[in-house]
Amino acid sequence: MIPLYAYRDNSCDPKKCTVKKLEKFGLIKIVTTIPAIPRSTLILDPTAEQALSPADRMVRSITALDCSWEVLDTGAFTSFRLHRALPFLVAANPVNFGRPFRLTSVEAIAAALFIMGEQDQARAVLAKINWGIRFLEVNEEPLDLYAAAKDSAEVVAIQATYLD
Ligand SMILES: C[S@@+](CC[C@H](N)C(=O)[O-])C[C@H]1O[C@@H](n2cnc3c(N)ncnc32)[C@H](O)[C@@H]1O
Repeated sequence: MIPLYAYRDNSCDPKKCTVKKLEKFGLIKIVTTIPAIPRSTLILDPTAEQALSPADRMVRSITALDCSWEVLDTGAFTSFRLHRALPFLVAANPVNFGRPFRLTSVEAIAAALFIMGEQDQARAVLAKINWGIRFLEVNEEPLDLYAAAKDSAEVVAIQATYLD
């Protein structure tokens, strides 16, 4: 099991917030200041240069930046060493259904867990959201391929077959 964190700046509507649901079940710790984020964590950053891969599986924790897309400023997190972007996957949430790359925090966390070999934890996290398990269904093929890759270069090569 990999410890999960979400940094929340309250720019998202708390009623629609996916990580708050996980917090209720004790599956994630929400932090509201940048210094409270563990230094060694892997930051889920859509602007990161390196794609997340099974080679990241030894991480100590995963942190989602749970801000609204409009205000997300990944520049505020440059002091963290580990930033990873998720490869091509499509959203299953009702707001962005079918849209590639723009995942909710819970979808992003579940995808990272799945690719790192923590499939049971990924399912447990998604099971707390109404439409959650749908994310695994619509992304079944790419998730299985990414999880079987050796490293980031292989993940990027697999992603290219979907972007063609
Ligand atoms: C911008 S917030 C939006 C939160 C949304 N309102 C919710 O309730 O979940 C989504 C976060 O999930 C992670 N994320 C989403 N898509 C991602 C991707 N393609 N690569 C890496 N991280 C991603 C990032 O941490 C990102 O900041």
